[in-house]
Parts: sequence; structure tokens; C-alpha cells
Amino acid sequence: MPHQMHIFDNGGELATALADRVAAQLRSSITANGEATLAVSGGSTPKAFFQALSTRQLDWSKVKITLVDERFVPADNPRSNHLLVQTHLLQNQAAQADFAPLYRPEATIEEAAVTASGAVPGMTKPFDVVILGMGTDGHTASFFPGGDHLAASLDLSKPRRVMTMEAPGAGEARLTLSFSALHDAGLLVVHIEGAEKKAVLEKALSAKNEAEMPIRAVLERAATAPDIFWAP
Ligand SMILES: O=C(O)[C@H](O)[C@@H](O)[C@H](O)[C@H](O)COP(=O)(O)O
Repeated sequence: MPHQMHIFDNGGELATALADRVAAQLRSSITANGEATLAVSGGSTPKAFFQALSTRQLDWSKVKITLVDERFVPADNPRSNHLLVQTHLLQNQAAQADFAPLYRPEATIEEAAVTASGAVPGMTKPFDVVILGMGTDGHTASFFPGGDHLAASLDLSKPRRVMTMEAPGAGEARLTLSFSALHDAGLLVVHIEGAEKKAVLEKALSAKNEAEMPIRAVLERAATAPDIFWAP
């Protein structure tokens, strides 16, 4: 699926433009459906975007937010994506949004994945907005090269769900939405910044092996053409 490239002079301009685009999509979904759903990634890249989006005027009480992926750690752990979203996005206007975490305090991560699958939006119909990041190894969400459930996570014949992932480059065990839950979002964004990530993207676009660079599944097989937002 051909992607659309959006290039900005700096991260601040990207954050403003992406916040405006996402807010417009959420407003449109609320008008059409009475609600809107948003799945966001963690990492260091999205902070400025989260802060900009948190100030946008819309009926946030009708917005359900979850994570694309999460470390299997509680929200008070500094590595928690829930903590990142709580700190930078669920503030200001967006504080009224409903947030559904992936981490669940179950005895095992497998049980947490089952509980989360029954509790997060996007499991019965497409998300209105999905924001993906990308690592320099070509991972996105927790679709890591060498992941123990990588093939299953990218298999579009499998149901929308929260699943577990362990991989050499992932650190803690992860909870991740499946590609089947992400690929058909109304607005599917890949948000990357810096020259190194641009080079990684170009490498990803130059070949097809998804096990080597899982981001290729998003670039090649998503039902929704991805919008790539990049700044130096
Ligand atoms: O939990 C996470 O870390 C993210 O969901 C992950 O997929 C992230 O988007 C990339 O690792 C990029 O992270 P940076 O923005 O920190 O480069």
C-alpha cells in the first residue's frame, strides 16, 4: 500500500501538524459515530506530539485511548508507556479521555493479554487513529525482529487481540496489539524523527523481508495507506 510522506523542518512543527491532523480525525469520528478510538505508541519520540494533542479542543469525554504496546510493568514503573501517556497526553483537555491500559496485574503476562483483549478498544472494529513509532532495528509496536510470537503478530488472518512478545531487543516482556488490530485504522500514522530513522525507513522500503524489519508489514500490507510523519 503506497505510503504518504509528510516532512517538517523540526519536531515542533511536526508535533503541531500531527496534533491538528489527529484532532480532526477524532472530531470527525465523534460526529459520525458518537465516539472515537486512538491507539498510541510509547518511546521518546511522541512526547511533543502528545503534549500538543492534549491541548486540542474536542469532546475528549467521547474518546477512548489505549496503547499499541506496553512493557509488562505497572504504571508506576519508569519504563511504563502508561506512565508516559498519563504524563504527556492525559493532561489539559485530553484529561477527560477514557484510557484503557494494556498492563493488567495478573499472575502471568499471558493472563494479562487475555484480560486486556477483553477491555481495550479496537478489538471489534478498526481504530479511528493509530500512531506507530519505529525502532532503529525496524520494529514497530512490539513487533521485534526475533520476537517469539512475531509471525503470529503479523498474520492478518488472526483475530484482533492483545498478545505477548519476547525478543532479544525488547527488554522486558511485552504486551502488544496484533497487526490485525492496527492495520485498518481510519488514520494510520508512522511517526519517526532524525536522520538515522530516515535511513532505517529507506532500508525498510528497499526490501520485503518482514522478519528482518517488521515495519515492512505496515508499509506493504496495511489496509490503510500509512501516513509517515518525519522531521530531522
Ligand atoms: O514501547 C515502545 O517503545 C514503543 O511502542 C516502540 O515501538 C517505539 O515506538 C519505538 O521503540 C521507537 O521508540 P523511540 O521513539 O524512543 O525511538
